[in-house]
Amino acid sequence: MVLCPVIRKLVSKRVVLASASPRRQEILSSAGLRFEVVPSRFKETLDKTSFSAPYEYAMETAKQKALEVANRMNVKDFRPPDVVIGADTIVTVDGLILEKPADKQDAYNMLSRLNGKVHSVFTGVTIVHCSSKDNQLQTEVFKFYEETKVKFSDLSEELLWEYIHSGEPMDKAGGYGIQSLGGMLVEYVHGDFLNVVGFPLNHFCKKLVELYYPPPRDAIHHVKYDSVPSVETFEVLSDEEHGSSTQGNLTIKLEGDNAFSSGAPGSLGKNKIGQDVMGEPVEKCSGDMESLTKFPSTLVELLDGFKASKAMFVACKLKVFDLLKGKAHLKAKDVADHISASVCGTERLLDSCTALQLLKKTNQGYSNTELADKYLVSDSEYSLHGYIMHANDHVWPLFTHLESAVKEGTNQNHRAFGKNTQDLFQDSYYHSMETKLRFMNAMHSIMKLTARGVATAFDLSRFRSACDLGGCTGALAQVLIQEYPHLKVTVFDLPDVIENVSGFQPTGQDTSRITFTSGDFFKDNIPEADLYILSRVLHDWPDDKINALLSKISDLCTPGSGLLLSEMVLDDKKRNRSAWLQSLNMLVQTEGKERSSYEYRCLLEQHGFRNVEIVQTGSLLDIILCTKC
Ligand SMILES: Cc1cn([C@@H]2O[C@H](COP(=O)(O)OP(=O)(O)OP(=O)(O)O)[C@@H](O)[C@H]2O)c(=O)[nH]c1=O
Repeated sequence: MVLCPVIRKLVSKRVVLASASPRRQEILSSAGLRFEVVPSRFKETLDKTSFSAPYEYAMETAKQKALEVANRMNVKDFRPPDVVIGADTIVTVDGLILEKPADKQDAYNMLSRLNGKVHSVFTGVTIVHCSSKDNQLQTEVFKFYEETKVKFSDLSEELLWEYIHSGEPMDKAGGYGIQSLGGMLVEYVHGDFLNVVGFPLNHFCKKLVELYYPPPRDAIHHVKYDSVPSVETFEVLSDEEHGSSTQGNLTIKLEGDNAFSSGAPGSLGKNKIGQDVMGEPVEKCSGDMESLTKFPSTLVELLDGFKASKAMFVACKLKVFDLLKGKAHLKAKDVADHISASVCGTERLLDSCTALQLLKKTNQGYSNTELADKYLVSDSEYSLHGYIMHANDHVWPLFTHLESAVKEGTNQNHRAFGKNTQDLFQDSYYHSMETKLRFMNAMHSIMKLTARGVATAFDLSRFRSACDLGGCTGALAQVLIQEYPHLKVTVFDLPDVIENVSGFQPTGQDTSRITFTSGDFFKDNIPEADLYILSRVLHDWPDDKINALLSKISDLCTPGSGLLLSEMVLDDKKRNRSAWLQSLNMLVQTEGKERSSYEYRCLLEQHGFRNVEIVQTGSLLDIILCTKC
C-alpha cells in the first residue's frame, strides 16, 4: 500500500538511493518507495570551516554524494537514473560537527561531549533529477535539511564505555543510534525522530509535494481541528493540479477522525476541478472550513509583510543589533539613549523585532537572537546589513511606485530619485560616493553569503582562468581561489567600482591570484579566460543587450570554455516566490527581469553554448553552467 500519493509519483521512475546507510534504506522502503541502492563513493572531507552553518555542510555533502552516483551511473549505463537521493546526517554540539567516530576513543570523546547536554542533529537531503543529452548528464538539484534537538541524560563513564563496547556507535553520526541501545541515553527529542535516525521522511514527502504537486501559494495554510494540532500537511493530494488532468484520481481517505487537509479557504478537500479528494461530501467540509478559517491568514501575512520588512530595516539602520551584540541585555531606555531616539518609539520597535524573532526579551531587557547576531550585526562575517540598507534606501522608494511601474512597464528611478537613467548603473547607483558605496556594500554582503554555493555548485577544477564580469568587490573571486587552488580570477567591473574595491578585501589572505580590471563589458575589450562568470548580471538587462554581451563572450570562448551564470530562476509553477518578487524588483529598478530555465537555455544555446546544466539551490541563487561548443 502506498499511503502517501506523492511517493506513488516516484513509482514510474528509476529511483536510486545514494546511501549505504541501512537506516535510510529501511525508512524509505517502509514508506513504500521502490529504489535501487548505489552507495556513494564521495569522501566526506569537505572543509567544514568554509560553510556558514552546519546544515550547509550537511546539504553540500548530501549533494556531492548524490551527484557522484548520478555521474557514475551515467558513465556506466550510458544513461542516468531518473532520480538520485543523497543524505548526510551530522551531530552538532558546542560549535563542533560530529560525524561517525573513527575508533572507540573517538566515540568516547563524542559521547562525553554530548553527555547531559542538548545537541542538534541535522540531516541534509538532496534530490537530483537526472536526464541525459548527448551522453552528458543534466541535473536539477533540490536540497533541504531538517534539524532535531536531542537531550542526553547525565551518564556515567561506566555506562558510556559499556555502550561503546556494544559496537553500536561506530557507524553512526555523533557515536550513537537513537533507534537502538542509544535510545537509553536520550532524555528527550524535539523534532522529527526519523531525522535523527538518518532520514527526515516527513520533510522529504513535503518536498516531493512541492516538486510534484505545487499548490497555488495561498492554498497551503494551517487547519485547526479540535483534536489535532495545527499542521501543514502533505497527505491530501490530487494529480489534477492546476486544471491539468494527469494520471487518474488519487483520492485518499485517512482513517479515523484525524483526517485533515489543506486547501484554499472554503475549499477543504476539494481539488481544482471540484472533486472531493477526501471522499467526504464537499458541502460538509466547506461549511466546517468557513467557520474555522474566518481569517484569511495568508492575506493578513501579506498585509503585514511591508511592516515587518520596514521594522527590520529601521532597526538595522539605527544599528540596534550592533548595539546589542555581545551584551547580555539592554533596557529600551538604554537603547533609546544610544540611538538618540524616543523611548516609546524605541520600545515599540524593539517589541516588534522581538515578535519577528530578531530579538529576545526578558525581564532584564532585550538581546539579539542568534539570527540577528549572525546576519544583522553590520560587521559580522556573513552580515546582510549592506543588502538591507540597499533595500531600505534604494528598493523601498522604488517600490512605492510599483503601480506606475506596472502601468508603464518601466523602472521608476525618475519618480523615486528624480533621475533619468540613460546609463543605468552610472545614473542610479554610482552618481555619488554614498550611493556607490551603499550599492557595493549591498552586492558584497549578498555575494559573501552566496559565493560558496555559486563556486561549488559545479566542479570547476578543469578551468585555469576565470573572468567574473560585473564581479564588483571580488567576494566570489575570493571563494573561487580558495576552492580551486589552480584558478586565477579576473574581476572585471566599471571603473567606478574598481577604484573602490580595496576596502572590501580580506586581511591576511593571499589574493595574488585575483586581478581587478576596469571596463564596461558592453563597450570595452573583455579579458580572456577559460571560464566566464555572470553572477546577478543578466537580470539587469533586456534581451537585446544580453544577446550583445553573450555574443561578445561567445566570440572570445574556445571549444570547452565555460560560462557560469547565477541568477534566480523562475519556475512555471510559481513556487519560487523570491524569484518572482525579484523579477518585479527588476521591473522597478532596472531594464531587466528574471528568466526561466527554458529562457536561459534558449539564450545560451543561441550563442553556441551547450550542456546547459542548472542547479537549483533552494536559496537565493540558482546556478547554470554551460560549455562552448
Ligand atoms: C544520530 C544517529 C545517526 N545514525 C546513522 O549515522 C549515519 C550518519 O552517517 P552518514 O555519513 O550520514 O551516512 P552513512 O551511514 O555513512 O551512509 P552514506 O549515505 O552512504 O554516506 C547514518 O547511517 C545514520 O543512519 C543512526 O543510525 N542513528 C542515530 O541516532
